Amino acid sequence: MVNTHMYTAYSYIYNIYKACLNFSPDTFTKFKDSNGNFKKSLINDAQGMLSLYEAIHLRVHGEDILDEALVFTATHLESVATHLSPLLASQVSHALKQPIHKGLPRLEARYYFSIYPQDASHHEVLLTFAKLDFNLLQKLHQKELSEIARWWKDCNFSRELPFIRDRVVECYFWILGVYFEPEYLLARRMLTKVIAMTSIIDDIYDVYGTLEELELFTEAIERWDIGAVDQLPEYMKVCYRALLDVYSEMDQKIGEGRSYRARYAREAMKNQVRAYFHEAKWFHKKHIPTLDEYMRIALVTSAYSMLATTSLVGMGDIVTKDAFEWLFSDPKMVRASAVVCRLMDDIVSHKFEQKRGHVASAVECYTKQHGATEEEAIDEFGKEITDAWKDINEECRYPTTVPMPVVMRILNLARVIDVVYKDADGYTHAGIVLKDFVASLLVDPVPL
Ligand SMILES: CC(C)=CCC/C(C)=C/COP(=O)(O)OP(=O)(O)O
Repeated sequence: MVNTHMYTAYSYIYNIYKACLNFSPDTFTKFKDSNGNFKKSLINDAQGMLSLYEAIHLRVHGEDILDEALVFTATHLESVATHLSPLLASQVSHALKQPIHKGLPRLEARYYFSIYPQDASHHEVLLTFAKLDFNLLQKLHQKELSEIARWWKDCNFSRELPFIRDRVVECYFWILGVYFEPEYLLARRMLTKVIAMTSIIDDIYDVYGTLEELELFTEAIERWDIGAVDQLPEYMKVCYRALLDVYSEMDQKIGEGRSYRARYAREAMKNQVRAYFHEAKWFHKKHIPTLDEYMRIALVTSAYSMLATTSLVGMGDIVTKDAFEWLFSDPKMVRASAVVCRLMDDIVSHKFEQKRGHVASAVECYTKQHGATEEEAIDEFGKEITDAWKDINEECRYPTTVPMPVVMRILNLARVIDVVYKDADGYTHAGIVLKDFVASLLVDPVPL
């Protein structure tokens, strides 16, 4: 399929970029003048600056000159934007908001459909194939989503648990960001159900459950046995039964010799719920932890380690026990994607959550610990997020510790956060940003 080929080409370009950047960041010193500043003449080449700006997002630790080059290219692209052709100006403003590397390939492809035909050298047949491919795959995704939506409706969540965020479509969009390719159909279906259940459980711990009820639920999850359902209040029974069913379905669908995968996934969910309970206790005690204490738990409640683990369950034979063991060894890349998730989420959602009543977020922990302002906290977290992306990029370099398809899931999880939580909590307030993204991937075909 053309998009799949484009995607493969993208991975290829990615590694060429990395190979070039690995070559030596000193290569860039030739772009500096005798005072150590980037040469002013570079500003005249907006297209070149744009390419450099995009490539810089693949940088790793120690490439300090690329940090400077990012500031240089971003600042100058912004200042020249009004003097560029409408086509280049649109690409520049898009890139400044959403660099390709941190974006979702399918959303970027959708955007590029509006750009590519305006390029005089575009290839008409290739463009038509790409559009057909996009629309065909969209049809497949629509069918998958309708099956998942039926499951959600049959579970009766919105009636039985009226306090939850009713977001099954948004959950599917999230997981489409993790893998969009047709061959991941089974993996996508399982992971969507798991993220949707996690969203419900998060709402039970954050919004609705009393501490006593949460203790019962946490114990029931530890037992992971349908017999434990009797100890739960009615509304929790609905969630508990549905959760166990999702994992039983996993057992049935993953095929012979792979039952170990669902065991890792259950363990990851148990860790998740333990951490939710930890936060709930902090909230009820009105405890504001230090940032380190908070992050130890909040990186788990970000759910990114659990989702990374579960994302492998429905994948092919490229996934082995070693990949699961790696995920359970707290690897730098998974930690980094959880940092991106937790800090970006807390930056945009802490005001709303504190008003409603929520465990202290990273912002409250940092400001209390350091006597700092909210702006200072956000500034510090911005640096941590940048560092986390460098960790992620490092793990993407060949030779990777685990197979590239595994690495891609973790990279893609970080990308979803960049897209959905950049300016607001796009998941909770889905009508703001996510609505249009969902429409362009799942509702509107590309006009032919
Ligand atoms: C990554 C996952 C599991 C996505 C599913 C939906 C979810 C729980 C989003 C974060 O919500 P939140 O901002 O309320 O989370 P928290 O309460 O942890 O801050």
